[in-house]
Amino acid sequence: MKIAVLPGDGIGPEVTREAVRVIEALDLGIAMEEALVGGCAYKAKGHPLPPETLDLARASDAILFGAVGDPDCDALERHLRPEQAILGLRKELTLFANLRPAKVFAGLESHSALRPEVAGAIDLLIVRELNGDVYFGEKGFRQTANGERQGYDIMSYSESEVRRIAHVAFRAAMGRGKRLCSVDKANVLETSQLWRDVIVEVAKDYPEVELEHMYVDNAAMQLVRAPGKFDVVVTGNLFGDILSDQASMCVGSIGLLASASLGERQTAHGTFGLYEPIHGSAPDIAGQGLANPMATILSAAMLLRHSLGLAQAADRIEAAVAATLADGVLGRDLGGTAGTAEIGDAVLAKL
Ligand SMILES: NC(=O)c1ccc[n+]([C@@H]2O[C@H](COP(=O)([O-])OP(=O)(O)OC[C@H]3O[C@@H](n4cnc5c(N)ncnc54)[C@H](O)[C@@H]3O)[C@@H](O)[C@H]2O)c1
Ligand SMILES: CC(C)[C@H](C(=O)O)[C@@H](O)C(=O)O
Ligand SMILES: [Mg+2]
Repeated sequence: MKIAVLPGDGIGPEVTREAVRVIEALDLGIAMEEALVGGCAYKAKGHPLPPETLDLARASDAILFGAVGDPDCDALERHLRPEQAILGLRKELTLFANLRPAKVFAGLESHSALRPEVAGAIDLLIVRELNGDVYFGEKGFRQTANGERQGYDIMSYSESEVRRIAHVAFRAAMGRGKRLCSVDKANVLETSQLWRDVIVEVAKDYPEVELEHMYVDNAAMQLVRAPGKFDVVVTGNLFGDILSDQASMCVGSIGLLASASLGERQTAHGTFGLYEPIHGSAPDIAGQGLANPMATILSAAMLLRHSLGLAQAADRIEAAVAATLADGVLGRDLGGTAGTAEIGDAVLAKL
């Protein structure tokens, strides 16, 4: 069993270090190999996703990813920017299904941005499509007839792209509360109308799942009004990106939300996938030991469960995280004082 470890930029290496320590402590006989990705890879090798990094990812059973993004690189041509590394990995490896669970931890209800009784009911899963949408359409700059500069990004989804993520979402709903909310903007966008039509077609294969459609603006509102009403949410790449950051604050902090990005490739141990916190490289706190590593530690647990068939080890990590939080070991993002390594130490002690 081999994991490619791609720490990336900013707080990426800080939070990844803690997740690696947790995996090592479980002594599962997993080999881990690190490679450069993002702005640091651009600076060292001239490209945010060097071929050797992609080769290592392909040759591994799973990828543990920190975060990419570096303000120094924001003026580079788009194809050289750090963010292209994560987009490239998702696309090149056909990791089209991004699972972003959001659940309130016992004892943390009062740390949510919502009222405790509202937050306490949150237990949802966002299934975000990851290989299509406006992210990967034709884009560029052009000049209009009157000589103005214009930026454009084409939004599109093909039926096969919607169908495959729909099946992932319906299967996930079958394994949970059997309720699925498909989020779109079909009142305005043709891309969303096709999305909705295909979701309705796929629903016929899952008669036990109660399906609801919701416009994304309403979904953003309902996520704050009554987040406990959601079970599984399926949506496109852009809406899923935005709603998952919002869901993180309903839970309490962006430093708590993990994710798995999966495709269809099976290895000898499970489903090949990439695992990362939903947050970014947080340049504002990088290098200070202030980042909350829980999202990355929880991503490591998802990795063990989905890609390596090690469900018991994953349960142990999740229980240790829950116990650590219940003890009140909280980072600054949650109003506490614990630093990155201190939080990692506390999780190790609870394993
Ligand atoms: N998958 C990824 O690698 C990924 C995801 C999101 C953003 N980014 C990139 O990261 C860079 C910064 O983006 P941003 O500031 O919009 O988003 P961000 O998620 O990096 O940070 C947003 C805010 O949340 C805080 N934060 C994030 N993670 C935290 C953690 N673990 N513990 C405590 N606080 C945390 C940050 O300090 C910041 O105030 C950009 O270059 C962006 O493109 C990368
Ligand atoms: C960095 C960026 C490309 C990425 C995305 O938009 O998918 C990030 O925001 C995320 O949520 O993983
Ligand atoms: Mg995001």
